[in-house]
Amino acid sequence: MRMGVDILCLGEPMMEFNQQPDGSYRAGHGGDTANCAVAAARQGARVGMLTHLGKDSFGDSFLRLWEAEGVDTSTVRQVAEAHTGIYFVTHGPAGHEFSYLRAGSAASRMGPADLPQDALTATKILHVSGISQAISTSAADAVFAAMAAVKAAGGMVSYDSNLRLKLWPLTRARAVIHAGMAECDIALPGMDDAEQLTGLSDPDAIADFYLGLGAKIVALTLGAQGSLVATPERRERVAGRKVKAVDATGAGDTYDGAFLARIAAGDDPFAAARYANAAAALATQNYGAIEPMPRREAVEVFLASAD
Ligand SMILES: O=C(O)C(=O)C[C@H](O)[C@H](O)CO
Repeated sequence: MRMGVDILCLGEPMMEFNQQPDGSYRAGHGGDTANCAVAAARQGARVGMLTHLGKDSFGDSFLRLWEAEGVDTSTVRQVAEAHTGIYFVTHGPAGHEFSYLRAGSAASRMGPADLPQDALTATKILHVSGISQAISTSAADAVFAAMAAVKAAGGMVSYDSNLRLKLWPLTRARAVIHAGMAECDIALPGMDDAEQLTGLSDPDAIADFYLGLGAKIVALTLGAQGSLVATPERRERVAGRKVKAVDATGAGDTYDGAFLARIAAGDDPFAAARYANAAAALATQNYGAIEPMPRREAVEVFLASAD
């Protein structure tokens, strides 16, 4: 029996400043894999975070958050020589926009030598993303090395494309994300990302593309339309749940965390996707990445209700 966590999330946590209707900014926590960690913990999974934070008040704030959320921090280090990343969320007619203050951050300075091998060999699932690899070349190398260590120990890797063209050019993003996706068991591409990365626009063709790279499960998120889940044997469009959305920041990460929590609990990917669609919809009903993420009870109640 594995003694590690169910889901270990590797990437960069960022302090969030989210624009409110009155123009002020509300402080919160973000960073895609850190969002996924909290989302999964709120569904009852045993979750750990693998990252570096600055030795600053934002780093302290993340440690307090994770303690409150029951996220294991034994693989988190605070380093004196760099800061915790920051981002701002503004809202316009086209949806939300992110602006970053993250270059040189503590997480972006991580490299393969910083990886805790024991934790990697003990986890059931390692979750990483395109952002985990976009923040620096040493971080990209660390992600590849972490994936190899988990797979060599018989664990699974999940990979969310999370394409952020403010962090790297499309050609480089495509090369690295395709290489990462080729090593993963659970591919979690978003539709917009996948169209840019693969040049395809049909969801079934995109699912085939990622299955062809080697994933055993593909969950392609389609925004309000839900998700397309595919394995080599079966595929299903799992409809999204209707809500009055205010801010979609972190909705994809909530999907990931909820999906992985249900996979770790033994659900099949289609049941996990129904659950994850509901959790992600609920997460759009208020501002910020983490604050509006639902807990398991709220997701169950929503799932039992009609649209
Ligand atoms: O865009 C990023 O780099 C982030 O990680 C910030 C957000 O919290 C994340 O994108 C939401 O999915």
